[in-house]
Amino acid sequence: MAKPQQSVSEEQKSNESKNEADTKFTLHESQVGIWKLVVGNNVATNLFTEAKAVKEAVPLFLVLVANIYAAAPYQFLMFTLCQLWYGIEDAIQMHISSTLLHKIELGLSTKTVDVNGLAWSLAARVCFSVLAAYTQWCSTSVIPGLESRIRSHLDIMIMETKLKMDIPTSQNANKEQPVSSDEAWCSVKRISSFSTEMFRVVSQLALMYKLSHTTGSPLFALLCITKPMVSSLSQTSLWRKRFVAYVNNEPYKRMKALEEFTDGSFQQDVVSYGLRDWVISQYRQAFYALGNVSVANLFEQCGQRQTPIADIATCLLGELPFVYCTIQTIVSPSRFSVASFAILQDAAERLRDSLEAISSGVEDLRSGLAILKRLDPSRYQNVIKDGAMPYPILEEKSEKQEQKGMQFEFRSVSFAYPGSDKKTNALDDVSLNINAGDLVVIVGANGSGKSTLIRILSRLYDPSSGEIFIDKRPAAAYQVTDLHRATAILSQDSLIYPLSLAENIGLGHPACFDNQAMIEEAARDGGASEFIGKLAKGFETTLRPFVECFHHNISDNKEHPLWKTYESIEQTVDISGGERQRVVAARTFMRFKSGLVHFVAVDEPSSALDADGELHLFKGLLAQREGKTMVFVTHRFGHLTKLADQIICMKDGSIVEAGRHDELMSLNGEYANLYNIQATPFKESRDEISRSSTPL
Ligand SMILES: Nc1ncnc2c1ncn2[C@@H]1O[C@H](COP(=O)(O)OP(=O)(O)OP(=O)(O)O)[C@@H](O)[C@H]1O
Repeated sequence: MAKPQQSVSEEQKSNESKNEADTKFTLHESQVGIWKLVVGNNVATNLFTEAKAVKEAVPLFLVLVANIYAAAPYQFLMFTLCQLWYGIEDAIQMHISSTLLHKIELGLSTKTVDVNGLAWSLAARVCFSVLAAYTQWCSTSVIPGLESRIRSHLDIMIMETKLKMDIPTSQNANKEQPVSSDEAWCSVKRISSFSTEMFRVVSQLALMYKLSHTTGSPLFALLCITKPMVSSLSQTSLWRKRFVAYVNNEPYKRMKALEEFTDGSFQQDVVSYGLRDWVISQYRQAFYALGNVSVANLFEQCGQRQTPIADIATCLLGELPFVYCTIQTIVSPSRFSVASFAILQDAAERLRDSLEAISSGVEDLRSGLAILKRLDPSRYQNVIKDGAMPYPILEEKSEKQEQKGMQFEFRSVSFAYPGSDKKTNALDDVSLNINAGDLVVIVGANGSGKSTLIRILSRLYDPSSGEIFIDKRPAAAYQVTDLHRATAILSQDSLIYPLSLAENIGLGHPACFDNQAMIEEAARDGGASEFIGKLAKGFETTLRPFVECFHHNISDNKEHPLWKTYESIEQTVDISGGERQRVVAARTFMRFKSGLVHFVAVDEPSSALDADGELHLFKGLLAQREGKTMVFVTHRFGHLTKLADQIICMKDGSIVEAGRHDELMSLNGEYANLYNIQATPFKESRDEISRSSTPL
């Protein structure tokens, strides 16, 4: 069955935005060596839109700056002062040098030395060098501290945003994920270095204008900046473009695939299947098929100009100041200063660097501003609808109702996973009733929608269409956090947190996460206490501790004491799959201790448990039935299915049969078929099984 229909207005909206995007952007495809390059020109981009983007980002930037200042005021002030200094450093240095050179030039031409003036100029230059070195030191010593404070601050902000997300929002691959603290810090650096470069260009231009008077006219300064201007604007760098590039050369892709046979992971197959000669001959074939197509770096290939004309022209522009200088020397030799000429040449070179940095920094600035916008937590709205009603409703909380558990009603519920491109729904037109306090078992083949149904019952996802009622009220009317608090999920994914085993169990009931007595009792109920008792650190064992260490120059000597130190840091503890499931089960028993649980969803938590462990778990769970509705997903037919008030049998996302065990067996349909496949081997003799057509 097809996915639920999008509403007309939604479809129209998405078509409109598509058309808008089509008219706004044009794509140019080209082949560069092994690369397919698709460059997107944003034709609608102009100074106005750029200015608008900057204006929109200003409040966010100011909030970020205020946060950074609050997190590290001293370091932030130092950082800002250093950036300002970098903006004017070159101009001041050249001004001081120019003054000194002028005095030397004057002394040489007039043969009278201004000793005092020279000494002052020299002292100024030395002082400036000391100041520059000191600022450099301040900057390098302040940045790591500032960076770590800002990162921690941003990490907390980002963690809050991420941990607030519901499952569809965090899983939906098409949705934008919040930035990392690395990206955020990078955007701060990009924006600040762009501003510094702008400041630097202004100060250099001011200096050049001032110096140009000593070379006759501002024309000389203009000639000096012609080359850097033209050269930075005529760069064909790919960095400034928006593009997607991918390798589409089949022989090259084949070569890369074959190279993977040498990394060791396939060595067993290489040896046992005798693949060596085949891999080498196939690699040769692919290499010949590749021919002369360039495999060089995309940026290198794109940076290469087709003809040398542009390079020669810019080079000639660099000669213009010399032409001017020669003419000036001939026409009026007294007005010309060689010192200014040298300084202006130097200033022009530096200006070229700054202009290039600015032109490539425009894209950096854009992406920095975009990252700033992504830092805004209000961009990440949860998909699951949150209601205002508390659960359970206190006024109606009669003792009787409280003891019975959650009641569910589904009316024509369909569901497709966000971003899924499957042609069929994971749940399709499901209608069901689960009475408060019932024990329900869901059975069905792989992929039939059992876990999905559990997830929708637990409000981890909202249905794509249809209605759900909990205790006779629309599910969406309740506060989601209340419903989650009233639900205990024990799933097939035995996730162990990178924390101690005690915390792994205690977090079932976060308010009492460190209550050792409760934790030990929950561990006993979950069947985990015996194996935890055998671990050296017991409940304090951490299975996946955070370890970051490396060694250098010791790997060739395993007897070296440093090697032993390294090995002791790297030590990890692991437990079996069944033991993991016991820890996760213990977490669920801990959850029951909150006294708030009214619905228990159990999704095949015993696949790795031995028979005794499974029996202990199910008995323990059933002992907690009072006041709770329990829904089990299982592939094993046994006591549970016989005890169940209702068995839901699913196929291809739909409920095909529902009822008690005897009722479903008498139907002789899907349930009876699944049951018989498991029960037959216990009933038939050895000869009957070998003759039977039932798969083993
Ligand atoms: N996160 C997901 N994203 C996209 N599709 C999914 C996702 N999880 C499950 N599906 C698809 O939804 C359908 C139902 O899956 P579900 O996990 O509910 O089946 P199941 O009956 O629990 O299977 P099993 O017995 O193997 O655990 C399947 O077709 C599956 O491929």
